[in-house]
Amino acid sequence: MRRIQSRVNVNSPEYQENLKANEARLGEFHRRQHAARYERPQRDLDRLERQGKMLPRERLEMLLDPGTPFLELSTLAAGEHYDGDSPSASCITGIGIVCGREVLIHANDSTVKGGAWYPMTIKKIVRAMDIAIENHLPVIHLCDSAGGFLPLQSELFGDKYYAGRIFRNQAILSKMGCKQLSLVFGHCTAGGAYVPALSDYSVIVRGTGAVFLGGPPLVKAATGEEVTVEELGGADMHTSVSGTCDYPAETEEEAIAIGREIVAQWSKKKKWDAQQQAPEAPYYDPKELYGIIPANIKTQFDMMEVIARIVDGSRFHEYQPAYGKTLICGFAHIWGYKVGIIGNNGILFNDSSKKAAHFIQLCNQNKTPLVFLQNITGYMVGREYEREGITKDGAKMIMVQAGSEVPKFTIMTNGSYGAGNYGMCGRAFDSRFLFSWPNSEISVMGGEQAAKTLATIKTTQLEREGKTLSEEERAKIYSDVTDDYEHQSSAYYTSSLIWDDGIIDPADTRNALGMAIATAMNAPIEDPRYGVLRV
Ligand SMILES: CC(C)=CC(=O)SCCNC(=O)CCNC(=O)[C@H](O)C(C)(C)COP(=O)(O)OP(=O)(O)OC[C@H]1O[C@@H](n2cnc3c(N)ncnc32)[C@H](O)[C@@H]1OP(=O)(O)O
Repeated sequence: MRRIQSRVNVNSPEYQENLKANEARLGEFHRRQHAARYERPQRDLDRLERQGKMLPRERLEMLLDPGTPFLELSTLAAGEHYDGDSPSASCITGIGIVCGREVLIHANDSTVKGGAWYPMTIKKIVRAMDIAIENHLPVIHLCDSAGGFLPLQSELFGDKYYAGRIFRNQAILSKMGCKQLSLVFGHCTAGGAYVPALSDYSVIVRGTGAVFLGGPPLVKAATGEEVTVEELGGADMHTSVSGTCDYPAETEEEAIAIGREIVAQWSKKKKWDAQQQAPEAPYYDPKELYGIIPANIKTQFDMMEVIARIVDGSRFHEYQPAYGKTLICGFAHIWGYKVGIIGNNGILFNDSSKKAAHFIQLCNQNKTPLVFLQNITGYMVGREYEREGITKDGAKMIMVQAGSEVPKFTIMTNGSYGAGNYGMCGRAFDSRFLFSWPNSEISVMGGEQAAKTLATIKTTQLEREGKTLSEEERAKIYSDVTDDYEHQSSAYYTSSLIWDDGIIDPADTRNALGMAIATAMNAPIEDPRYGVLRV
């Protein structure tokens, strides 16, 4: 494959301006990430210390194989919700290596409300377990949870994707033969109790670990029975009487050591036979992305320059280079894995949509995973394009993309608006992993367009009533809508809602994708089958 010839001039004023803007963005990203991971009120840290419990990240570090990478997911989940009271949605999820096996890890964070599940905590855990199901991964639960966050029960209890889905997913994983291990470090009450109970293996720490449907106060209130924590759900009772847990441990360190011994017994599954070659670092420095990503989201940039800083050796075999040029399609390798890349270089037109549909079919036929690099304002609108069948051609792209059997991966590199989000494998289209860059934005349309649309609707409405929209009213609509859009389309807001699997430093994109692709290779790739195409 030929090396991409970069046209980036690192000394140009434009590059330098972008660099300055992106360094500021990265500063903000790292500040938020650090706060979500480590900053907690002192009294909550003191409470854990008094109880002799480790912090969730200390447990995680001890569990993982030393020196191996951990692909943390949705670190900034819930960051813009609940007044910031649920940092990282009160839990850690991610993919790591334990005893040489790729595992999905879900850890409760009892520094936040005793590890109680906020609605976003549940969304994050369910998503993590969906990842385990899609990619056939075993799961290790680090349990220390008060169960559902009681004040918000109506947002987390009874609906399809609420708390029950965690247990449903555990049952599905078990049915699939994906192993689950629970290490019980703290009190696991009610919902929190079912996680170890539905696991294949469980270890419980004597003294601090406990599992029960209702704790002693609830039992007293419900039946009048007075019972201690140890009698009701402690390590000795569960490992020698009820059989709810398998192994007692004297300390958290011992529980982790027993857990690692258990994982070491699990058979190593053969991975999907991917098209692979020796990995090669990109020829162009991924950090140059900071000078390529525009300071202003509306400024177009060449996605080929991004591809050059993600793929092995910066080598790329472009498909149909002269046709449908607002969409780049082609083959490359990431961490040695062959991938098909689809990246936006402008609006999606009829030709670019048809080219995408065709390319996606080729990748499915060859069982080549697909990477989508989104920077899309949408599909072209207007009489000429409708007559040419833009709606039909966009539908073709969506039909083939949605019907794909190969694993798909999506990166939000800049803007993602309207149906372009869908065609380019947005969240609704089952990317195995979807990551956002800190500068990126997602919304149904741009804020200014939405403001203009709403102002026009209001004007027409008032005209019907023989009235007019004053300049002040128009300005108010404009500023209200653009302010809302600016806030709600930001990567921090959409990641807070878990519309992605996390925000990443652009320079880490290659490694995040490499790990994601390696993870996806745990599951077989089926033969392609699509719905009916309107040709
Ligand atoms: C999903 C399903 C089907 C059902 C459910 O899960 S219902 C949930 C039932 N859960 C409970 O009854 C647990 C009640 N909590 C406790 O027993 C204890 O808080 C504890 C053992 C989990 C932790 O005790 P610890 O001494 O370590 O800490 P506390 O000072 O008691 O609590 C710290 C902090 O967390 C708040 N908290 C605890 N549990 C919940 C909860 N389930 N929902 C909301 N908030 C909870 C507690 O009020 C305290 O808050 P502040 O720091 O703001 O005082």
